[in-house]
Amino acid sequence: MKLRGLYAITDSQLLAGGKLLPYVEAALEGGARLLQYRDKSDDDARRLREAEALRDLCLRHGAQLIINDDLELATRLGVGLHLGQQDGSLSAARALLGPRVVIGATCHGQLELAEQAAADGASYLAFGRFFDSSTKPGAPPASPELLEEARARFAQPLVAIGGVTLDNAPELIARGAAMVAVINALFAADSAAEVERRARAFSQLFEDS
Ligand SMILES: Cc1ncc(COP(=O)(O)OP(=O)(O)O)c(N)n1
Ligand SMILES: Cc1ncsc1CCOP(=O)(O)O
Ligand SMILES: [Mg+2]
Repeated sequence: MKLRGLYAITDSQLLAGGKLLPYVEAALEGGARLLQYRDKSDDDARRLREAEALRDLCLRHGAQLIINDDLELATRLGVGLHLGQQDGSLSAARALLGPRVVIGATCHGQLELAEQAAADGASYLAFGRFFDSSTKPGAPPASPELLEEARARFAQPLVAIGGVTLDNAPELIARGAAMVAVINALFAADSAAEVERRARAFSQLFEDS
């Protein structure tokens, strides 16, 4: 699939209390192309249940589910995987999951990390955080100019993450982001209808560019 558009990422706190499935469905209705299941708990049974439900929702909307951090769960479900620098070997994951599965890699603000990730078989290169992020305030920073350098250097699609909003996303897209990965500005909403509206607005930015 073409990796371009809105990349929605779940958040256990924002989507607690029965919001996970309706809010994700709204994001998919609004056009999200990738959905990352990001759950840092160790409740394996719940994680499996939720990830299966999200995989079904993604299937129905022609989107792709990506599991954060957890190669075993991604392998079990036959879906994509996102790995950070501390999350295990990308090349081992590629060897296990095969050439077609989407595997993303965190590159923070460093082109050297992106070189390595590309060599190890990453499907996309994720840079950021670009702006202040209430979800992950301590994430290493990256400057929007970096996207231009990365775009010139790598064939892989670039994902921009960290404090991305409807206001600052256009700059990231103009500088070379093929996708924007968003948590708070998408899911910190009072209703599923509002999530869908925001997802549509993010998706529209890619139509305009
Ligand atoms: C699309 C995307 N980009 C970056 C990250 C961050 O991954 P990581 O550095 O492993 O941090 P955690 O998300 O695991 O806390 C991501 N998850 N998704
Ligand atoms: C997981 C992650 N990695 C770098 S910033 C970030 C959080 C992104 O969330 P938000 O869109 O709410 O800033
Ligand atoms: Mg991680």
